[in-house]
Amino acid sequence: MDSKRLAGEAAVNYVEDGMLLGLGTGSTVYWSLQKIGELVQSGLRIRGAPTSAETEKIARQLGIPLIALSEVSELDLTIDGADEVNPDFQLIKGGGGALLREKMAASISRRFIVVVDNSKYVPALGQFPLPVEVVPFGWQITRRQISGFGCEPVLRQVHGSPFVTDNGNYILDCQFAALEAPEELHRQLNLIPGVVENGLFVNMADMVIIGASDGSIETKVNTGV
Ligand SMILES: O=C(CO)[C@H](O)[C@H](O)COP(=O)(O)O
Repeated sequence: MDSKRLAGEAAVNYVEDGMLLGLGTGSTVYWSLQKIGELVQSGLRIRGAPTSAETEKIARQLGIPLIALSEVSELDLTIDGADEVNPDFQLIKGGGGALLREKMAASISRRFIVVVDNSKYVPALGQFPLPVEVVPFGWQITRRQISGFGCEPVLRQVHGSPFVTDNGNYILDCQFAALEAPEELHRQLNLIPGVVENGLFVNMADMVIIGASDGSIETKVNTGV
């Protein structure tokens, strides 16, 4: 049983007719998109705001009606994946490099549902290197300043060249020895000139749906948001 598929499809149970949806990015949300596409073909009327060029392409192929995120002031529901989730509903995101638009979508969503396989539900964040989106100009300065927080930022590369986000920026992947205070780190990182956004999502997720390879699904509801 594909645990990502289980979680991705289960989140679509929360989609209702007429909704404005934030469409996350990645291989788990891929399954949500497939399901939403099927429902649209059967008459569901929704519009989706994609969080990446990749998601936009998939959604178009599936015939999902789209609206640009920039044209939306509020979303009814955003479904998105994550790289790590802890029991306090804090997330690391950005493994696919779409963290800025994903965070913008989540920030204007009345409900934010996170879909993951059970390998990503961890007692403490930080095994996965934290992605930080930075402006290309002077990225070396930004890297040096980030390293002051106790990590060794690595410039994400594809085929020997810097990975460039949909926003024209670079990603620094930051492996922390211990990521103990996500909320404080999130705030401090975003104060560094050159940092556009970081992949810590704090106080944002309303629900986490966790799929497992034995076919089980666990749903955790955040009552503290
Ligand atoms: O944050 C993300 C992209 O920026 C993704 O949601 C995250 O990387 C999880 O991806 P996947 O579902 O493919 O494991």
